[in-house]
Amino acid sequence: MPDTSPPDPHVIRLMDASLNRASEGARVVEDYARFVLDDAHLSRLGKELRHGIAAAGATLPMADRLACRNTPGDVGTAITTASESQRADAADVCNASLGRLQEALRSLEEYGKTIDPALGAAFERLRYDAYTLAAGLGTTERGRNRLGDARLYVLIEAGPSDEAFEQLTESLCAAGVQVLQLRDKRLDDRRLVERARIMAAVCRRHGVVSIVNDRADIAVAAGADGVHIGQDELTVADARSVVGPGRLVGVSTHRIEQARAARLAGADYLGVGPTFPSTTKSFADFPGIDFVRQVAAEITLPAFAIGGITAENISEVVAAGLRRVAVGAAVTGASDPAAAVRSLREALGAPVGGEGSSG
Ligand SMILES: Cc1ncc(COP(=O)(O)OP(=O)(O)O)c(N)n1
Ligand SMILES: Cc1nc(C(=O)O)sc1CCOP(=O)(O)O
Ligand SMILES: [Mg+2]
Repeated sequence: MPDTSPPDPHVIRLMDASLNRASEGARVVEDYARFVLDDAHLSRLGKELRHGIAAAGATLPMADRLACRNTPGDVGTAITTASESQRADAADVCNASLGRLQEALRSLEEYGKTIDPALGAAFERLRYDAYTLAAGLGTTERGRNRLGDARLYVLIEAGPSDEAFEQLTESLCAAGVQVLQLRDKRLDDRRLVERARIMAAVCRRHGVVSIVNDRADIAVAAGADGVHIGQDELTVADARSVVGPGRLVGVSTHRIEQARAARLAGADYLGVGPTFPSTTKSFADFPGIDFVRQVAAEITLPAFAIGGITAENISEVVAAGLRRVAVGAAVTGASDPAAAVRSLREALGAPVGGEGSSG
Protein backbone atom coordinates (compact mmCIF):
# COMPACT_ATOMS: atom_id res chain seq x y z
CA MET A 1 0.00 0.00 0.00
CA PRO A 2 1.32 3.53 -0.72
CA ASP A 3 2.80 5.36 2.24
CA THR A 4 0.08 7.75 3.63
CA SER A 5 2.57 10.14 5.28
CA PRO A 6 3.28 13.30 3.20
CA PRO A 7 6.16 12.82 0.75
CA ASP A 8 9.60 13.99 1.84
CA PRO A 9 10.06 17.49 0.33
CA HIS A 10 13.61 16.54 -0.59
CA VAL A 11 12.23 13.67 -2.66
CA ILE A 12 9.72 15.99 -4.33
CA ARG A 13 12.54 18.46 -5.12
CA LEU A 14 14.67 15.64 -6.52
CA MET A 15 11.85 14.14 -8.58
CA ASP A 16 10.91 17.60 -9.88
CA ALA A 17 14.45 17.93 -11.25
CA SER A 18 14.40 14.44 -12.73
CA LEU A 19 10.98 14.99 -14.29
CA ASN A 20 12.34 18.10 -15.98
CA ARG A 21 15.45 16.21 -17.13
CA ALA A 22 13.36 13.30 -18.44
CA SER A 23 10.79 15.38 -20.33
CA GLU A 24 13.46 17.70 -21.75
CA GLY A 25 15.59 14.72 -22.78
CA ALA A 26 12.62 13.05 -24.44
CA ARG A 27 11.88 16.25 -26.34
CA VAL A 28 15.49 16.52 -27.62
CA VAL A 29 15.40 12.89 -28.80
CA GLU A 30 11.99 13.35 -30.40
CA ASP A 31 13.25 16.44 -32.22
CA TYR A 32 16.16 14.43 -33.65
CA ALA A 33 13.88 11.63 -34.88
CA ARG A 34 11.44 14.16 -36.34
CA PHE A 35 13.58 16.90 -37.82
CA VAL A 36 16.90 15.13 -38.55
CA LEU A 37 15.78 11.58 -39.41
CA ASP A 38 12.27 12.41 -40.72
CA ASP A 39 11.33 9.14 -39.03
CA ALA A 40 7.63 9.26 -38.15
CA HIS A 41 7.77 5.93 -36.29
CA LEU A 42 10.52 6.98 -33.88
CA SER A 43 9.07 10.49 -33.58
CA ARG A 44 5.78 8.98 -32.46
CA LEU A 45 7.56 6.76 -29.92
CA GLY A 46 9.39 9.82 -28.59
CA LYS A 47 6.16 11.78 -28.27
CA GLU A 48 4.39 8.87 -26.53
CA LEU A 49 7.31 8.60 -24.10
CA ARG A 50 7.15 12.32 -23.35
CA HIS A 51 3.42 12.11 -22.71
CA GLY A 52 3.93 9.03 -20.52
CA ILE A 53 6.47 10.91 -18.41
CA ALA A 54 4.04 13.81 -18.01
CA ALA A 55 1.21 11.45 -17.04
CA ALA A 56 3.29 9.61 -14.44
CA GLY A 57 4.70 12.90 -13.17
CA ALA A 58 1.20 14.33 -12.67
CA THR A 59 1.13 12.30 -9.46
CA LEU A 60 3.26 15.10 -8.00
CA PRO A 61 1.16 18.31 -8.10
CA MET A 62 3.08 21.08 -9.90
CA ALA A 63 2.41 23.43 -6.96
CA ASP A 64 4.23 21.03 -4.64
CA ARG A 65 7.08 20.65 -7.12
CA LEU A 66 7.50 24.41 -7.43
CA ALA A 67 7.31 24.86 -3.66
CA CYS A 68 10.18 22.38 -3.20
CA ARG A 69 12.22 23.64 -6.15
CA ASN A 70 15.27 25.68 -5.15
CA THR A 71 17.35 26.32 -8.23
CA PRO A 72 19.42 29.18 -6.66
CA GLY A 73 20.40 26.76 -3.92
CA ASP A 74 21.12 23.87 -6.25
CA VAL A 75 24.78 22.96 -5.72
CA GLY A 76 24.74 20.97 -8.94
CA THR A 77 24.33 23.98 -11.22
CA ALA A 78 27.95 24.96 -10.60
CA ILE A 79 29.27 21.45 -11.25
CA THR A 80 30.11 21.08 -14.94
CA THR A 81 32.37 18.83 -16.97
CA ALA A 82 34.16 19.69 -20.22
CA SER A 83 32.24 17.02 -22.14
CA GLU A 84 28.87 18.56 -21.22
CA SER A 85 29.57 21.63 -23.33
CA GLN A 86 30.92 19.70 -26.33
CA ARG A 87 28.63 18.15 -28.95
CA ALA A 88 30.09 16.99 -32.27
CA ASP A 89 26.83 16.92 -34.22
CA ALA A 90 23.08 16.40 -33.94
CA ALA A 91 23.49 12.64 -33.45
CA ASP A 92 25.85 13.35 -30.54
CA VAL A 93 23.25 15.68 -29.00
CA CYS A 94 20.59 12.96 -29.36
CA ASN A 95 22.79 10.27 -27.83
CA ALA A 96 23.73 12.48 -24.86
CA SER A 97 20.05 13.25 -24.25
CA LEU A 98 19.16 9.57 -24.46
CA GLY A 99 21.64 8.90 -21.66
CA ARG A 100 20.24 11.67 -19.49
CA LEU A 101 16.68 10.51 -20.21
CA GLN A 102 17.42 6.95 -19.09
CA GLU A 103 19.27 8.10 -15.97
CA ALA A 104 16.46 10.48 -15.01
CA LEU A 105 13.88 7.71 -15.42
CA ARG A 106 15.93 5.40 -13.23
CA SER A 107 16.11 8.12 -10.53
CA LEU A 108 12.34 8.73 -10.80
CA GLU A 109 11.73 4.98 -10.54
CA GLU A 110 13.86 4.50 -7.43
CA TYR A 111 12.72 7.59 -5.51
CA GLY A 112 9.16 7.18 -6.76
CA LYS A 113 9.00 3.95 -4.76
CA THR A 114 9.22 6.01 -1.54
CA ILE A 115 5.93 7.67 -2.52
CA ASP A 116 4.07 4.73 -4.10
CA PRO A 117 5.38 1.41 -5.49
CA ALA A 118 3.02 1.88 -8.43
CA LEU A 119 4.74 5.19 -9.23
CA GLY A 120 8.12 3.50 -9.24
CA ALA A 121 6.73 0.77 -11.50
CA ALA A 122 5.31 3.36 -13.92
CA PHE A 123 8.71 4.98 -14.32
CA GLU A 124 10.32 1.56 -14.74
CA ARG A 125 8.04 0.88 -17.71
CA LEU A 126 8.92 4.27 -19.18
CA ARG A 127 12.61 3.47 -18.71
CA TYR A 128 12.22 0.32 -20.80
CA ASP A 129 10.35 2.36 -23.43
CA ALA A 130 13.34 4.68 -23.51
CA TYR A 131 15.68 1.70 -24.05
CA THR A 132 13.48 0.56 -26.97
CA LEU A 133 13.54 4.04 -28.50
CA ALA A 134 17.32 4.11 -28.10
CA ALA A 135 17.56 0.73 -29.84
CA GLY A 136 15.44 1.99 -32.74
CA LEU A 137 17.65 5.05 -33.15
CA GLY A 138 20.84 3.03 -32.85
CA THR A 139 19.92 0.33 -35.34
CA THR A 140 18.74 2.95 -37.83
CA GLU A 141 22.08 4.73 -37.62
CA ARG A 142 23.99 1.44 -37.88
CA GLY A 143 21.91 0.16 -40.79
CA ARG A 144 22.30 3.43 -42.69
CA ASN A 145 26.04 3.45 -42.03
CA ARG A 146 26.51 -0.18 -43.05
CA LEU A 147 24.39 -0.04 -46.20
CA GLY A 148 25.22 3.51 -47.19
CA ASP A 149 23.72 4.32 -50.55
CA ALA A 150 23.28 0.65 -51.54
CA ARG A 151 20.26 0.64 -53.80
CA LEU A 152 20.42 -2.50 -55.89
CA TYR A 153 20.22 -5.84 -54.09
CA VAL A 154 20.16 -9.02 -56.17
CA LEU A 155 19.10 -12.53 -55.12
CA ILE A 156 21.01 -15.34 -56.83
CA GLU A 157 20.81 -19.14 -56.75
CA ALA A 158 23.71 -21.58 -56.53
CA GLY A 159 23.64 -22.53 -60.19
CA PRO A 160 25.16 -25.63 -61.82
CA SER A 161 28.75 -25.35 -60.54
CA ASP A 162 31.17 -23.40 -58.39
CA GLU A 163 32.82 -22.01 -61.51
CA ALA A 164 29.58 -20.79 -63.08
CA PHE A 165 28.51 -19.33 -59.74
CA GLU A 166 31.77 -17.43 -59.34
CA GLN A 167 31.52 -16.08 -62.89
CA LEU A 168 27.95 -14.88 -62.30
CA THR A 169 28.86 -13.29 -58.96
CA GLU A 170 31.88 -11.59 -60.48
CA SER A 171 29.93 -10.19 -63.43
CA LEU A 172 27.08 -8.88 -61.24
CA CYS A 173 29.52 -7.17 -58.87
CA ALA A 174 31.45 -5.64 -61.74
CA ALA A 175 28.18 -4.41 -63.27
CA GLY A 176 27.30 -2.52 -60.08
CA VAL A 177 25.16 -4.69 -57.82
CA GLN A 178 25.60 -3.41 -54.26
CA VAL A 179 24.14 -6.22 -52.16
CA LEU A 180 24.15 -9.88 -53.20
CA GLN A 181 22.11 -12.60 -51.54
CA LEU A 182 22.59 -16.33 -52.00
CA ARG A 183 19.10 -17.80 -51.84
CA ASP A 184 18.92 -21.48 -52.69
CA LYS A 185 16.66 -23.91 -50.86
CA ARG A 186 17.86 -26.99 -52.74
CA LEU A 187 21.49 -27.19 -51.68
CA ASP A 188 22.77 -29.32 -48.82
CA ASP A 189 24.70 -27.47 -46.14
CA ARG A 190 28.18 -28.28 -47.43
CA ARG A 191 27.47 -27.06 -50.94
CA LEU A 192 25.61 -24.05 -49.61
CA VAL A 193 28.54 -22.96 -47.42
CA GLU A 194 30.94 -23.46 -50.34
CA ARG A 195 28.87 -21.27 -52.66
CA ALA A 196 28.46 -18.73 -49.86
CA ARG A 197 32.23 -18.65 -49.37
CA ILE A 198 32.72 -17.97 -53.08
CA MET A 199 30.13 -15.19 -52.99
CA ALA A 200 31.62 -13.60 -49.88
CA ALA A 201 35.14 -13.61 -51.36
CA VAL A 202 34.06 -12.09 -54.68
CA CYS A 203 31.90 -9.49 -52.90
CA ARG A 204 34.77 -8.49 -50.64
CA ARG A 205 36.93 -7.82 -53.67
CA HIS A 206 34.28 -5.49 -55.09
CA GLY A 207 33.06 -3.80 -51.91
CA VAL A 208 29.68 -5.49 -52.28
CA VAL A 209 27.65 -6.64 -49.26
CA SER A 210 27.15 -10.42 -49.16
CA ILE A 211 24.07 -11.93 -47.52
CA VAL A 212 23.03 -15.56 -46.99
CA ASN A 213 19.30 -16.27 -47.04
CA ASP A 214 17.74 -18.01 -44.02
CA ARG A 215 20.89 -19.50 -42.53
CA ALA A 216 22.75 -17.45 -39.92
CA ASP A 217 25.17 -20.35 -39.27
CA ILE A 218 26.11 -20.59 -42.93
CA ALA A 219 26.57 -16.82 -43.14
CA VAL A 220 29.11 -16.97 -40.28
CA ALA A 221 30.87 -20.09 -41.58
CA ALA A 222 31.23 -18.54 -45.03
CA GLY A 223 32.43 -15.14 -43.81
CA ALA A 224 29.44 -13.38 -45.37
CA ASP A 225 28.37 -9.92 -44.23
CA GLY A 226 24.99 -11.02 -42.95
CA VAL A 227 21.86 -13.11 -43.03
CA HIS A 228 18.33 -12.48 -44.24
CA ILE A 229 15.45 -13.95 -42.24
CA GLY A 230 11.74 -14.18 -42.86
CA GLN A 231 8.81 -13.87 -40.50
CA ASP A 232 8.75 -17.64 -39.89
CA GLU A 233 12.46 -18.12 -39.30
CA LEU A 234 14.81 -17.20 -36.47
CA THR A 235 13.84 -14.07 -34.58
CA VAL A 236 16.12 -11.07 -34.96
CA ALA A 237 17.45 -11.69 -31.46
CA ASP A 238 18.25 -15.34 -32.22
CA ALA A 239 19.84 -14.48 -35.57
CA ARG A 240 21.87 -11.76 -33.85
CA SER A 241 23.00 -14.28 -31.22
CA VAL A 242 24.53 -16.29 -34.06
CA VAL A 243 25.94 -13.61 -36.37
CA GLY A 244 26.92 -11.13 -33.65
CA PRO A 245 26.80 -7.29 -33.74
CA GLY A 246 29.25 -6.98 -36.63
CA ARG A 247 27.12 -8.65 -39.28
CA LEU A 248 23.87 -7.55 -40.85
CA VAL A 249 20.47 -9.03 -40.09
CA GLY A 250 17.83 -8.32 -42.71
CA VAL A 251 14.16 -9.10 -42.14
CA SER A 252 11.31 -9.71 -44.57
CA THR A 253 8.22 -7.66 -43.79
CA HIS A 254 4.75 -7.79 -45.34
CA ARG A 255 2.84 -5.25 -43.25
CA ILE A 256 3.71 -2.12 -41.28
CA GLU A 257 3.48 -3.73 -37.84
CA GLN A 258 6.16 -6.22 -38.89
CA ALA A 259 8.36 -3.41 -40.21
CA ARG A 260 8.05 -1.42 -36.97
CA ALA A 261 8.71 -4.52 -34.84
CA ALA A 262 11.70 -5.62 -36.92
CA ARG A 263 13.41 -2.26 -36.65
CA LEU A 264 12.85 -2.08 -32.89
CA ALA A 265 14.13 -5.64 -32.55
CA GLY A 266 17.44 -4.60 -34.12
CA ALA A 267 17.12 -5.38 -37.83
CA ASP A 268 19.73 -3.62 -39.97
CA TYR A 269 17.48 -3.47 -43.04
CA LEU A 270 14.04 -4.55 -44.22
CA GLY A 271 12.69 -6.44 -47.18
CA VAL A 272 9.36 -4.82 -48.09
CA GLY A 273 7.04 -6.92 -50.19
CA PRO A 274 5.85 -8.68 -52.17
CA THR A 275 5.36 -5.58 -54.30
CA PHE A 276 4.37 -7.18 -57.60
CA PRO A 277 3.59 -10.81 -58.60
CA SER A 278 6.82 -12.82 -58.55
CA THR A 279 7.95 -15.81 -60.58
CA THR A 280 10.51 -16.65 -57.90
CA LYS A 281 8.18 -17.01 -54.93
CA SER A 282 4.41 -17.38 -54.83
CA PHE A 283 2.24 -15.47 -52.37
CA ALA A 284 -1.40 -15.67 -51.33
CA ASP A 285 -1.76 -11.90 -51.11
CA PHE A 286 0.17 -8.77 -52.02
CA PRO A 287 0.67 -5.74 -49.78
CA GLY A 288 1.87 -4.22 -53.03
CA ILE A 289 3.01 -0.68 -53.69
CA ASP A 290 0.86 0.69 -50.85
CA PHE A 291 3.05 -1.12 -48.34
CA VAL A 292 6.15 0.31 -50.02
CA ARG A 293 4.61 3.78 -49.66
CA GLN A 294 3.71 3.14 -46.01
CA VAL A 295 7.24 2.07 -45.06
CA ALA A 296 8.84 4.91 -47.00
CA ALA A 297 6.58 7.38 -45.18
CA GLU A 298 7.50 6.40 -41.65
CA ILE A 299 10.62 4.26 -41.34
CA THR A 300 14.11 5.47 -42.23
CA LEU A 301 15.85 2.15 -41.62
CA PRO A 302 17.22 0.94 -45.00
CA ALA A 303 14.32 -0.82 -46.75
CA PHE A 304 14.47 -2.75 -50.02
CA ALA A 305 11.25 -3.22 -51.95
CA ILE A 306 11.06 -6.77 -53.28
CA GLY A 307 8.83 -8.99 -55.34
CA GLY A 308 8.45 -8.99 -59.12
CA ILE A 309 10.47 -5.79 -59.56
CA THR A 310 11.63 -5.17 -63.13
CA ALA A 311 12.99 -2.32 -65.22
CA GLU A 312 9.40 -1.73 -66.35
CA ASN A 313 7.83 -1.25 -62.92
CA ILE A 314 10.75 0.05 -60.85
CA SER A 315 9.64 3.63 -61.44
CA GLU A 316 6.49 2.85 -59.43
CA VAL A 317 8.67 1.82 -56.48
CA VAL A 318 10.75 5.00 -56.71
CA ALA A 319 7.58 7.09 -56.99
CA ALA A 320 6.24 5.38 -53.85
CA GLY A 321 9.30 6.60 -51.96
CA LEU A 322 11.81 3.72 -51.81
CA ARG A 323 15.02 3.98 -53.81
CA ARG A 324 16.34 0.59 -52.71
CA VAL A 325 15.14 -2.59 -54.42
CA ALA A 326 15.87 -6.33 -54.18
CA VAL A 327 15.55 -8.20 -57.43
CA GLY A 328 15.68 -11.85 -58.45
CA ALA A 329 14.40 -13.02 -61.81
CA ALA A 330 14.65 -9.65 -63.56
CA VAL A 331 18.44 -10.04 -63.25
CA THR A 332 19.15 -13.77 -62.99
CA GLY A 333 16.57 -14.63 -65.65
CA ALA A 334 17.82 -11.99 -68.08
CA SER A 335 19.76 -12.97 -71.20
CA ASP A 336 22.45 -10.53 -70.03
CA PRO A 337 22.29 -10.25 -66.20
CA ALA A 338 25.04 -7.63 -66.08
CA ALA A 339 23.16 -5.41 -68.51
CA ALA A 340 20.01 -5.86 -66.43
CA VAL A 341 21.97 -4.68 -63.36
CA ARG A 342 23.15 -1.58 -65.17
CA SER A 343 19.66 -0.81 -66.39
CA LEU A 344 18.15 -1.16 -62.91
CA ARG A 345 20.85 0.98 -61.32
CA GLU A 346 20.25 3.67 -63.90
CA ALA A 347 16.55 3.58 -63.07
CA LEU A 348 17.43 3.99 -59.38
CA GLY A 349 19.43 7.11 -60.11
CA ALA A 350 22.67 5.63 -58.77
CA PRO A 351 25.91 5.80 -60.80
CA VAL A 352 25.83 3.08 -63.45
CA GLY A 353 28.54 0.44 -63.60
CA GLY A 354 30.32 1.50 -60.44
CA GLU A 355 31.53 -1.09 -57.96
CA GLY A 356 29.35 -1.69 -54.94
CA SER A 357 29.15 1.55 -53.01
CA SER A 358 28.55 -0.04 -49.65
CA GLY A 359 31.12 -1.68 -47.45
C1 LIG B 1 15.87 -8.83 -49.38
C2 LIG B 1 14.93 -9.95 -49.14
N1 LIG B 1 13.63 -9.67 -48.80
C3 LIG B 1 12.78 -10.68 -48.59
C4 LIG B 1 13.20 -12.00 -48.70
C5 LIG B 1 12.24 -13.14 -48.42
O1 LIG B 1 12.68 -13.84 -47.29
P1 LIG B 1 11.69 -14.93 -46.64
O2 LIG B 1 10.40 -14.30 -46.33
O3 LIG B 1 12.41 -15.61 -45.56
O4 LIG B 1 11.44 -15.95 -47.83
P2 LIG B 1 12.56 -16.86 -48.54
O5 LIG B 1 13.41 -15.94 -49.41
O6 LIG B 1 13.40 -17.48 -47.47
O7 LIG B 1 11.79 -17.85 -49.34
C6 LIG B 1 14.53 -12.25 -49.04
N2 LIG B 1 14.97 -13.53 -49.18
N3 LIG B 1 15.39 -11.23 -49.27
C1 LIG C 1 12.21 -14.15 -52.15
C2 LIG C 1 11.12 -13.14 -52.15
N1 LIG C 1 10.59 -12.62 -51.01
C3 LIG C 1 9.67 -11.71 -51.24
C4 LIG C 1 8.94 -11.00 -50.18
O1 LIG C 1 8.02 -10.22 -50.51
O2 LIG C 1 9.30 -11.21 -49.00
S1 LIG C 1 9.38 -11.49 -52.90
C5 LIG C 1 10.58 -12.62 -53.30
C6 LIG C 1 10.94 -12.96 -54.71
C7 LIG C 1 11.95 -11.98 -55.23
O3 LIG C 1 12.36 -12.39 -56.52
P1 LIG C 1 11.80 -11.72 -57.86
O4 LIG C 1 12.47 -10.39 -57.98
O5 LIG C 1 12.21 -12.68 -58.93
O6 LIG C 1 10.31 -11.61 -57.72
MG1 LIG D 1 13.64 -17.10 -45.54
